[in-house]
Amino acid sequence: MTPACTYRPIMDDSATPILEVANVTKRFGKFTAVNDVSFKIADGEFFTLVGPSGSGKTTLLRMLVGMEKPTTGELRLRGKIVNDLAPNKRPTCMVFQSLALFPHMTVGKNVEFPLAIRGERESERRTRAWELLKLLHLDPNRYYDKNVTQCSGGERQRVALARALAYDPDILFFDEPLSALDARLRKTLQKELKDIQRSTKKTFCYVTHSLEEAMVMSDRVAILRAGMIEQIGQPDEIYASPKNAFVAEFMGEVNLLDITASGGTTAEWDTGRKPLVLNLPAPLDAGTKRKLLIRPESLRFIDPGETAGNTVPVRILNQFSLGSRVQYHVEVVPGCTLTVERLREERASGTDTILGWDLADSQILES
Ligand SMILES: Nc1ncnc2c1ncn2[C@@H]1O[C@H](COP(=O)(O)OP(=O)(O)OP(=O)(O)O)[C@@H](O)[C@H]1O
Repeated sequence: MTPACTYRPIMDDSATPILEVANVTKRFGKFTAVNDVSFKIADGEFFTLVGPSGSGKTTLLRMLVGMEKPTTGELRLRGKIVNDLAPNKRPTCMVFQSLALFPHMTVGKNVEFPLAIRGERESERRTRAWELLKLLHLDPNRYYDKNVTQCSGGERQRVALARALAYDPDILFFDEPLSALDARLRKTLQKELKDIQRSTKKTFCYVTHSLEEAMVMSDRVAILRAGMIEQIGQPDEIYASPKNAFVAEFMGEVNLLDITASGGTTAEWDTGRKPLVLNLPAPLDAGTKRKLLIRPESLRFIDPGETAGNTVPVRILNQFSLGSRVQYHVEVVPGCTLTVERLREERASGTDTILGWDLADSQILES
């Protein structure tokens, strides 16, 4: 496998973007699918658009590749406005979930197709197709003459990527290319895709509804909600400092507590039964309603004599093995549960216990 290189191009204000999206809006009749979206992608960056179903990812991607025109706003490729440029006139290429391979052709001929269109000689086409198949971990001796219809879903996905790379585009766009594959293959291909992006230094713009997938591969991630960007940044930044409860919840299993500030650094936690008084990591005006984010791994079982920023008595309802870690579902009051994750050696003892967390491990978020 090609070793991942450490070069990580990240867009900053001083860099010239390969692609710039400036105040782009797309309306279908009265409905606004993409609403005044702006961002820049750096040359060689792995950039991912992520969001729930209907958030506008595909519409945005279709505009980036030229299949839709923005209602307002500008799309600039290397500084040139391309709003009205047809897809086949753009130096970009799209890899679809539905693959769009030619079923009557062999793997080799599918990969060579873009080279044949460009009029390259047969021997050169073959050499390049062999190189690309090797890059995609498809042994050319086995796959070059195989018909694509005889390939598995994962193999076809690799062929589609090899063919897209054969176009040698400036930017490769991906619309949920791995969503039809089983979880294990998806994880393998995610890592391979990242390695390929690093070794080819191509700009990848990827669309997925899975933030986990986005986090694994991307240099930067833009999170969409209802046609607007909620947050944009490096995966670590987003994980450490989600802008609001939507982003935090979208990242997977987190605990989000409904709180009402009492003034200063205390608040009441609305558990649905009796409110519990909590200490906050920062002061809030009395009466302010917020969410308090605590990650499952930041919660711990408190031994007698041990202290923490907050402690609450809980009852353990269930526990699940996650391999080296154990996940607990604990009840604070009936109907109010929290998720806790601890290392196997830090297992809870007994059913009724005390749970706690340090104030620095909690964050106050807007809803
Ligand atoms: N051609 C169209 N005409 C009218 N409405 C459309 C059209 N295309 C998309 N929409 C609407 O725009 C919104 C965004 O759709 P889009 O396909 O971009 O979302 P998405 O985030 O890609 O969703 P998914 O993950 O389900 O594919 C949806 O409410 C959709 O119904």
